[in-house]
Parts: sequence; C-alpha cells; structure tokens
Amino acid sequence: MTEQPILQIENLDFAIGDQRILKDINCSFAAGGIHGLIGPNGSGKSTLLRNVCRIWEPQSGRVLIDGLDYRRFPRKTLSQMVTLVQQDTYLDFSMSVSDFVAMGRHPHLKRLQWLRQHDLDIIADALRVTGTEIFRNRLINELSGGEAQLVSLARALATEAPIILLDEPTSALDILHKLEIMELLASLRNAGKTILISIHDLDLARRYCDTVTLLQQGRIYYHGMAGKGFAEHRIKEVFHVGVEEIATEHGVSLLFYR
Ligand SMILES: Nc1ncnc2c1ncn2[C@@H]1O[C@H](COP(=O)(O)OP(=O)(O)OP(=O)(O)O)[C@@H](O)[C@H]1O
Repeated sequence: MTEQPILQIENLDFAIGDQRILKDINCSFAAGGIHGLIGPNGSGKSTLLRNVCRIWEPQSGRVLIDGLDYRRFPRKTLSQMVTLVQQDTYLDFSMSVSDFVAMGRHPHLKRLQWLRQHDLDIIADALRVTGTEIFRNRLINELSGGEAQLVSLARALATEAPIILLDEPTSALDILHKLEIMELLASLRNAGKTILISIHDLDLARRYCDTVTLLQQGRIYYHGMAGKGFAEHRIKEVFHVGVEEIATEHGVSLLFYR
C-alpha cells in the first residue's frame, strides 16, 4: 500500500479580481521530502505557497493535509501544522531577534500565556541551528536581507510544524549561507519534515530536491521526480533558454544556459 501524501492539492483555482493566477492545480507531496517549486517569474510559485498555508484561499479546489481539507482545522491548529517563510523578509518593525523567533511559539500558547521553559528551549535550538543566536539581542529591522532570511527560518523552525513552506529562502544569501541552508533543509527532511521550497537556482534544486513541480503561467507543466523534471526540453520550453549539462570532475553535472 502506498503511503498517503501529507499534502495534496486538488483542482485548485485561484484568482485575484478577474485575473486567474492558478489554474487547475493537482499535485501531492510525500512526507519527509524536499519538494521544489520552480518556474519563471510570475508563474505562480508564491501564490501557490500562500494558498497552501491559507493566507489566501482558493476559489475552487481543495488543500488536504493528512487527508483532511484544511478548512476543517481551526487557524491555530493549521499554524501548528504548516508554516511559511515569506520571500520578502523586510522586517520593518522594531523587535529583538529572540522575540521575533519566539512568535513561532504562539500557535502553541493559550491567550496571554507566557513562554514555558520548553518553548524557550525550542527557540534557543531554532536560533542555534540557523546560526542566528549571535544576533539574538539585535533589532530585526537593523538586520541585513540575508540575516533576516535566516531569522525568518528560525521563527518557522520554532513552530515545529511538520510542513515548512519556503519562498526563495536563499535569494539574499551568500554562497556559504546558501549551502548551509540547503544542508539544514536536507537534515530537516531526514528528520521527517516535509519541505516545499520555491527556488530559482536550478542547480541547487537538482542537487537537493526529491521532486519538482514546474509551473508555467499558473499551470503545472511537470510534477514528479526531480531528475526527470530537469530534462533539457522542459527547461527550454518553460524558461525559453537553451541549456546544456556540463559534467564536472566531482561527479555532478551543472546546467549551462545560452
Ligand atoms: N497581490 C497581488 N495582486 C495582484 N496580482 C498579483 C498579486 N500577487 C501576485 N500577483 C500576480 O500573480 C502572478 C503570479 O505571481 P507570483 O508572485 O505567485 O509568481 P512567482 O512565480 O512567485 O514569481 P517570482 O519568481 O517573480 O517570485 C503574477 O502575474 C503576479 O503579478
């Protein structure tokens, strides 16, 4: 018997005003995987992530978590199950990094309940694994773009949600931090988390993702195994560039665009 996917999207349509942005989206994601969302600018990746965590709601179709329509869960319960690291991590309010990361514990607290030792331990752990504990006392609106991305990831980890959505989490990071984040995501995947990540860097996606979902103008063009997803003709047709695989001496191949 095949295991039920942790996340399923069925016949999802989403529009803003009269602009149809997502069209007939059908896909499912196994637990314990890194699932890449790729596609050109404006193809609908961020919009899909926002529909998956119910910041936006589809006009038709369903999102199922563990087989249940997410509209059946109270908002607080849904926030314990799914968390989103947004693309624009411009944090324009004055708050310490540790207070910001502590917000990740809110779905687990009752109204006006103080953080418990258990919560403080989880916050400390989230700061540690993202390498952000060194600026725990800094103000978030004084961080660089890359530092803010790491802190946003720390807050997501503090929720302990089994499904983590990330909207281009490495876009503002230098090469070392990019690799560190992807390695961290790989270890979270190995610990059983389900990660849905929108990512423009196709080489990183090829290296780290188990499956890819390729979007083109709001529709799914390909959904399946990552290896097969990067066939030359698909990249050519969706991104309108020529592409060639260049083998390296490290046993991996890199994409060369022309
Ligand atoms: N708040 C909004 N109001 C109106 N249209 C929007 C809004 N947000 C997104 N769109 C439109 O929806 C479409 C999909 O946008 P989305 O941000 O989901 O794409 P994306 O694939 O994440 O792009 P990128 O790679 O540039 O981040 C685009 O045409 C965009 O202009």
